[in-house]
Amino acid sequence: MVYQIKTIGNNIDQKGLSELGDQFAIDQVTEEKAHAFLCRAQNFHTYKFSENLLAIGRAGAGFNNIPVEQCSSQGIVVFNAPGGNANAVKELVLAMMIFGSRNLKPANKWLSEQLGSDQAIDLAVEKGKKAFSGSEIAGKTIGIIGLGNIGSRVANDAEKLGMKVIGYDPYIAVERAWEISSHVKRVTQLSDIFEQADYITIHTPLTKETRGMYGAENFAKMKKGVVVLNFARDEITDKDAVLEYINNGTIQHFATDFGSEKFYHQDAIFVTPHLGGSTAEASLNCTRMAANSLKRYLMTGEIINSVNFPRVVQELNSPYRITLINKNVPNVVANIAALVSEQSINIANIVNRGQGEFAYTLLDLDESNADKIDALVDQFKANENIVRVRVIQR
Ligand SMILES: NC(=O)c1ccc[n+]([C@@H]2O[C@H](COP(=O)([O-])OP(=O)(O)OC[C@H]3O[C@@H](n4cnc5c(N)ncnc54)[C@H](O)[C@@H]3O)[C@@H](O)[C@H]2O)c1
Ligand SMILES: O=C(O)[C@H](O)COP(=O)(O)O
Repeated sequence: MVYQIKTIGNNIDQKGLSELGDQFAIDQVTEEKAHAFLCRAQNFHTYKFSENLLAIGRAGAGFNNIPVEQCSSQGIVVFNAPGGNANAVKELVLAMMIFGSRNLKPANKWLSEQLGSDQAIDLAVEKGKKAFSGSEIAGKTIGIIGLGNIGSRVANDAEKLGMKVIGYDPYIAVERAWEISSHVKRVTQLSDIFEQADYITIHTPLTKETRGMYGAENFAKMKKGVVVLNFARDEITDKDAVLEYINNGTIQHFATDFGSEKFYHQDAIFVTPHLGGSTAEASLNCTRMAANSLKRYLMTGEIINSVNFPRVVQELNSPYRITLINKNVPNVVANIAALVSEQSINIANIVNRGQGEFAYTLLDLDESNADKIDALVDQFKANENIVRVRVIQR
């Protein structure tokens, strides 16, 4: 079987696709006929997904561009590439902190307005440069909201640069907690970040809680002269609040990865065009990770790095594997077992894991008779609690 992958948008790293191998065809069919999409931050919220679509690989971290609940109910598994671009974002954030502290944007603008001979410019520079004297990050306090793949790296490197680091993450993953330097102080109140930090950076997904987190209520708690960064998601920032707190002298510099006309022509604001994850290394990492997850899912039914289904890894040693995406309701597993038994088929292995409203079931069968497998598949397809059925032959 050849699996049809459709890349959406033009910025998928082509080298990363070589992971897929001979059993995969890239961009040979229309979106309608593709088994899987591979994408970056393109918005899918108005998409109508075809019944042929089994999976979406997001070659990046954030997945708010994908209607995940709709995908779950259509039996589409969504994968992302956790950590694949974290170093890229971390480097840009550290650069932007220093960029802001040293007043480089207004300094560069002022310099480009100095005209004349090099000697004349030199004279003007030595006279005028004191207006742009900055401050150093060493010894200052950085407050990090979200200590995941990016936030944990920012925390560790900021500490190495001599900063005092405080972090807020009520949902921190155990693996990340182990990776973070013991010198990083975890705070349990978000207000501690806004009250104590000289630099504030946020590295969370866009959620109900984080939407508008950079807003007047939290900004009112900040110290004067703070540098604030948002390289996570646009909607975290209330733009009018940023302008208000720049104008009242609280925010010295605001750096963001998300463009808005409101932010142009402001000396205290530096905007990058969503470049956080845009390095050659990150693009390759993320495409490789998403491609590998798609390959594994399509060829073996195993799920790793999915945002809407649990991790399920199980070696296939039987002639047939049936994978089911089913509603996470009582008795489904018993019904599945009963349908298998009706066909006089023996179950070699069954794994069922739920996540929210849906669950994923791997059913390995000690059966080589294709007709019996087909009959069972028909039964599964007719079951109201089962939304997707696939057969994988060893
Ligand atoms: N600018 C870019 O190009 C770029 C690149 C990568 C990621 N991002 C954004 O950054 C986000 C973080 O990326 P990541 O790779 O670190 O993800 P991650 O999943 O590894 O980490 C996110 C962390 O945020 C924490 N969190 C969730 N809700 C929180 C809350 N209300 N308060 C505090 N912490 C909370 C989670 O517990 C987790 O530890 C992504 O979701 C994406 O939106 C942007
Ligand atoms: O969430 C992410 O990984 C970033 O926002 C990067 O998005 P991109 O892959 O479209 O650059």
